[in-house]
Amino acid sequence: GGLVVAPGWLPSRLASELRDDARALHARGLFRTSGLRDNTVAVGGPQVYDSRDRLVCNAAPDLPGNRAARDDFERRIDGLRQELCASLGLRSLRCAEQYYSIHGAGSRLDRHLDERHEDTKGERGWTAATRRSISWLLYLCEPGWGEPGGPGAGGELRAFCRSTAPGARCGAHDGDVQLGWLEGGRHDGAFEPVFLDSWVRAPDGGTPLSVLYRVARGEREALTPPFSAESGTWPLPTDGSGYGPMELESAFRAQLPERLRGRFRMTDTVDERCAVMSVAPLAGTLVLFDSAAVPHEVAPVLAGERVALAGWLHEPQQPFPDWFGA
Ligand SMILES: O=C(O)CCC(=O)C(=O)O
Ligand SMILES: [Fe+2]
Repeated sequence: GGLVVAPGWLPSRLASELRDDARALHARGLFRTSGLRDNTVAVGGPQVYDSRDRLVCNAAPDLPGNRAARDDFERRIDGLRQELCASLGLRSLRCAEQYYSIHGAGSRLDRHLDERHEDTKGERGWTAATRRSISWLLYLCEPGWGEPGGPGAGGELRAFCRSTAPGARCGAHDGDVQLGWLEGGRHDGAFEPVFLDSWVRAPDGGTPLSVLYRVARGEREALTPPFSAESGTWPLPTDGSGYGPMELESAFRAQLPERLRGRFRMTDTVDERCAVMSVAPLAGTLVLFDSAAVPHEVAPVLAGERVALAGWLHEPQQPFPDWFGA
């Protein structure tokens, strides 16, 4: 549930080449206004952006500009991907989306999660081949950012981190994406990840059921009986989509035994038990976190132009079980 922050991860020469590249692409009109990406919100209305939003440019391989600098960076992020594959035992992490962003003075990015459980995404759930697994951010602001008389100020990343029980692994378990947290319990003051398994075979062979569970000593431990949107315990209308995180939180909470309800939070929820980590967007700083477990935002830029390169390592979407649809 935390952040990895590596100041100086990228040599300053390469960071300034990438910053210049982003600015040159912007001067060529290749950026567009963007707020939160579509799949970061459960309920999607038409998205309207204004000057308080950032500008983004997808760093696709055919993007003109300083390809040599981007290739150099690409090799480094791919090296990191390989290390993460090995250390996390995730064989199939892939570098997927990647984009430059420019935040002008006055712009910010509201709090959000980069990835959520498929069953909380409404109609978009279960439709993609891969999902965001690890978010990475590489900051490119000139040295002196945030200092008096410097090139700019503000625009810190603010991440809302929950301390986890020793040995707990957040994000996903057996392909089941984390849905929430359980406070306290086995380890005082810490949170245990709560996962949602949407593929519990119904005894009558009907609609698959779901179970919320935690992992104790490597074994899953069910926190709820099997339920579905058709169960009497599900408090929302059954058409499935269109609910915000808070409605979903109370619906999932209602599945838990009473003694656990007050201790449950959705991953979206931020409260006083989250530690707020603030990271200045200084050139060369790399930040990594689990896409499904860490709500975050960009504080308003107070002066200057905040430049960043960001992206996601994807892992395969959880496959449907063999028996499903057979
Ligand atoms: O620019 C940043 O620091 C954060 C960007 C972000 O959270 C996103 O694109 O999802
Ligand atoms: Fe994000």
